[in-house]
Amino acid sequence: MHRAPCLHASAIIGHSGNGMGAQTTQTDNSRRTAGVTFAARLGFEEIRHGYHGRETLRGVSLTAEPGEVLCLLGPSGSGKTTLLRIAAGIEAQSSGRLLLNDREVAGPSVFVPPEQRGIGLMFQDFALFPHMSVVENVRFGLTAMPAREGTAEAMLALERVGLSHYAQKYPHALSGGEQQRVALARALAPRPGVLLMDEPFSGLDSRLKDTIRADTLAILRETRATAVVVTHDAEEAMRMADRIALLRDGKLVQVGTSDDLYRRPKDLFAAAFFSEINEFSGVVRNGHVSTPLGVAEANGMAEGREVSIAVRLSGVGVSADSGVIPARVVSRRFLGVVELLELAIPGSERPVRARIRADILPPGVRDATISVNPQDILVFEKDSETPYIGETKNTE
Ligand SMILES: Nc1ncnc2c1ncn2[C@@H]1O[C@H](COP(=O)(O)OP(=O)(O)OP(=O)(O)O)[C@@H](O)[C@H]1O
Repeated sequence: MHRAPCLHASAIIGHSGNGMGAQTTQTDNSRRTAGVTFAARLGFEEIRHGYHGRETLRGVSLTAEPGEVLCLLGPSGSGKTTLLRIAAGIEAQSSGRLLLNDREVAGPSVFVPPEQRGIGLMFQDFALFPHMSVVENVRFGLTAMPAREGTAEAMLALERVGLSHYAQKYPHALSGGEQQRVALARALAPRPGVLLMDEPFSGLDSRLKDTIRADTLAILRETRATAVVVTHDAEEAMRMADRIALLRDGKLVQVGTSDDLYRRPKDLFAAAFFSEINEFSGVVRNGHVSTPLGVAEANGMAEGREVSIAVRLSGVGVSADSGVIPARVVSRRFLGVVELLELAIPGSERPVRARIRADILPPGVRDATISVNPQDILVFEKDSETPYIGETKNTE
């Protein structure tokens, strides 16, 4: 949920720096390498929270390790922003504990105020103050420092993001990408041990996004700050994160590397979040599950068990040559490098979707055949979190 940020001290949470000297070296004319920060460990322990009697976080336990980029991923309303606000201290959880370097900063009997946590926060819309110049915006989080020192630190932070030449400009004169970098400089200036970022790229032009995301990641790596980044975009999480925490309805579904979540999704929801899938239902019979795309082995799954089968669109091969599974092309959508196909196949009321390279199927083909890559068939026990990555054998 996007909310207007509160434009007071909580917009920037750390304020006095971590006392570590700036370790900067000039790399080029536009940008210095970022000063190193003392990365902190941020732990959520059984966090619960709700609004108006409705629980929106239902027992989340999760740790962001020092120096890692942890992405909180999930659909709208899954509780990502609430978790971030609790970490920042803008919101106090109903129960559970928040730990910073294993020290409790929010819990049943403790509440360390936001400005004493050494945590930086960057909002979705950057929340720059329009009436302040760029350098004043960046200095805002350094008010505990003497004026001259604060300005010097703010200039250093602007150099890190390559924007020191814009110090005296006002936010309205900057592009969206430049505003994003000012907001990043402002969040990093106090050298927070943890930086929280709420959808930091969502307001940017899609062409700009990739570059700015890569630049931001480079700066995060240089500062070595622990970063917790909220996103609802699985690809963005995969591009940025050391680990991804997938949330659904206020609960953690799975935590792991992008490889873990893509290749070994814990359930159908996780599978569907990371790739487009065709979904089937089936029942385990003689150690196998029948699907319209063939028979999947159901190793380890109980006989008679109802299962969900996910077949990734990218795992469905389509050919004009003869083959085992006949298919009639229902629709084709050209997307440049790839094309998206809908195919009617025997035994399935709904068309099967496939995403194939655009030059594979000749134009005008109506009758085709389908093959499936076994790696792209995922079988899940219904209502269970146990995954099984199956192999198919064609029925005919
Ligand atoms: N101040 C509030 N008052 C009432 N309900 C709230 C408040 N803040 C959040 N919620 C509810 O809590 C749930 C989780 O919201 P949250 O903003 O944390 O989700 P999110 O995963 O960040 O979603 P989005 O991606 O849309 O920002 C939602 O159902 C939301 O409506």
